[in-house]
Amino acid sequence: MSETIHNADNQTGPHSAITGASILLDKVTKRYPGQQKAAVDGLTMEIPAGKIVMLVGPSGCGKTTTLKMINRLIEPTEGRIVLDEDDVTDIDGDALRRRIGYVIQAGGLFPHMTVATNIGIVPKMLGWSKEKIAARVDELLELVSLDPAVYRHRFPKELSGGQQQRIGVARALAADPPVLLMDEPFGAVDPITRQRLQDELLNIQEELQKTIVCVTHDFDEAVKLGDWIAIFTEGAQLVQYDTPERILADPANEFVENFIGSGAGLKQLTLTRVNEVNLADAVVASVGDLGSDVLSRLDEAGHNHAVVVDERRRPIQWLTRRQLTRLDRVSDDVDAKLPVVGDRATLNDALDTMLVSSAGAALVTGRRDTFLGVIDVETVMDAITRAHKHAMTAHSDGRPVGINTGTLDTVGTSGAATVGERPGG
Ligand SMILES: Nc1ncnc2c1ncn2[C@@H]1O[C@H](COP(=O)(O)OP(=O)(O)OP(=O)(O)O)[C@@H](O)[C@H]1O
Repeated sequence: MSETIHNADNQTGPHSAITGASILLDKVTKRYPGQQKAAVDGLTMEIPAGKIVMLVGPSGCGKTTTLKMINRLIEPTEGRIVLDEDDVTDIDGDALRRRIGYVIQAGGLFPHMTVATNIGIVPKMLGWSKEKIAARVDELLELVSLDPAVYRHRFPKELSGGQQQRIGVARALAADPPVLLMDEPFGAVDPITRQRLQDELLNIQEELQKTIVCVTHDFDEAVKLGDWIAIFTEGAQLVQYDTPERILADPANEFVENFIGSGAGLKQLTLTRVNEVNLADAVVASVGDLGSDVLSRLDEAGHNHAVVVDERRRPIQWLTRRQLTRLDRVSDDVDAKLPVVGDRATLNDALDTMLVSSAGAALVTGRRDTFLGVIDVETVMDAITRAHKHAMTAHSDGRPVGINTGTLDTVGTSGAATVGERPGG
């Protein structure tokens, strides 16, 4: 068992420092009083350190119960939960909160406390000095891309849904816990904000390498965020626990197929990021350029649109020839509806953005929202074909580490579908 977890650590490569801890659910059962069936029935599952594991499955299958047993918001009826080497039932509440951050929908912020007080709750409980807490709050606000000077004294009601969610993540990370538990973290925000928050979580994770266990209803979210996806059926029976690639390419059974739903090919778009495909060049104009000049540059390049960028090279308008003909000079107007995606977004996100704007293409931005190029529908379609081919060959990569190896035998009587043996396993 420990060997498997060790292997999983090695997967992350030489330059990443894992700060996460491994988690082992060892024959865990939860029976609620008065309920005949167990909500979680003999579940054994390894969660490798430094990975994101997504828990998915139909409503009532026991995802949240599983998650909340990890930080003992719910006590298991039977079984053990081991964090690195320690049984969590032997750890007192305060110490457990230091080791496990918890993020819920809409951030779960206390409305009467400022952002800084909300983020500083756990450090304060741990007896940190005021100065140390203040410095940590600012550091975390930077991490979640909010300017400390602007946001530290605000109250939750003065924040957008996405900002509240960012503060929720910052608060969970306050005491630098190795483990982050997230329960439908992005369920309450609009799709575009959700995309951004997901991208940000991936950025943060790249830096911090926590162990993240996340419950979601959204299978696309699971594919996008998960290193591993655990698909449950009633009683938290583990039907398939595998990489997103393999689940899409090789669903364990009909239940998983139905759960993935139609368009598995399209879902594979979630596996490819915008920064992995070739972007098209664009004619770039600056504020103040003569409309006629920009038009002749369009002629030269054989293009029909010009991207206007501001002084920091952030895209602000996307002008057609027709618009340019009417212009004397390019204005500094900002088009709020510009179809823009970050380069860490998935091709699925990019396609969504194109469909919403009906532009057939989207502008891609990189660090600090600077303009990188254009992604169009054709590029996305090509990528579908390639992603599909890649997924079909993914079997030969050998057995992934960290699946609930052999443990389903111990679940035995519960009738869980087993994860098939894989080559190299
Ligand atoms: N406090 C409780 N008392 C009794 N039964 C409960 C309690 N909490 C959950 N259950 C039951 O346990 C089962 C699993 O619930 P759980 O909330 O873990 O599922 P879930 O997969 O997270 O569901 P959802 O996706 O709807 O949030 C359900 O049948 C639920 O009705």
